Amino acid sequence: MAREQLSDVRYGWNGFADRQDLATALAGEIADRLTSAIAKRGTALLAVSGGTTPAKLFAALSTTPIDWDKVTVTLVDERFVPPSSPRSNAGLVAANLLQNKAAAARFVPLYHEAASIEDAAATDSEALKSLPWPLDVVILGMGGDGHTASFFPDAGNLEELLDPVSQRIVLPVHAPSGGEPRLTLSMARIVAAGFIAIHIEGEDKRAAFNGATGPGAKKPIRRVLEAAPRPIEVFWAP
Ligand SMILES: O=C1O[C@H](COP(=O)(O)O)[C@@H](O)[C@H](O)[C@H]1O
Repeated sequence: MAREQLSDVRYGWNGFADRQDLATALAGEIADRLTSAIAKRGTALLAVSGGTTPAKLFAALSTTPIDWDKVTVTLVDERFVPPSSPRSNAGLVAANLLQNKAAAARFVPLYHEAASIEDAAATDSEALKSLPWPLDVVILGMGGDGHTASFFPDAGNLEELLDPVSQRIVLPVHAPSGGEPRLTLSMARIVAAGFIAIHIEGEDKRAAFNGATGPGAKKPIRRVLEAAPRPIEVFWAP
């Protein structure tokens, strides 16, 4: 593990020889953080991303001994699709993370039926106020375009999503590159987490991360790295 510093963006770089090693190590790190949160406050709050990357991590985490009945799991972001859709992040979490030992966790989804994505986001923002904030752990992914969560570069309300003092918990996203309308945690909630990891795999993602965080770049992932009060840990494998 080597620490890199690029321009004014600080992060830790944790490189692994293969994806299974990464999944095992990151699951261990998450378990330590959740266990320590439970020891301190009797409960723990974890937010995870969806997409194609986290299935192995979820499988490793699901068999890790943690007091899962004291853990609340929610999503960093979600497509406006029901859990039965293959594009549902809640569906991915149910099938891969909320299994084995982790079946005892409480899951709070972002999607529910609503007249509009704006209504769904407003209802979520109210409903999620009762969660034990701040997040203890948040696992972010990153797209090749430098988006993380649903902070797409072409989102009409990108500045609202990235407002570091936003009081909103969940916001709606309309972005042509994102496909369906989305629901996302605000950046303010994400960067307040006790531990933030970015989980990316493949040479293309490493190149995209370097491009998106390089000098002069202002991609959403860089905005998150800049806003975080402590360095984010990047977990990468080829
Ligand atoms: O759209 C999304 O994409 C990112 C990255 O997904 P991946 O398939 O490239 O791993 C993901 O972090 C996010 O949760 C998801 O909604």
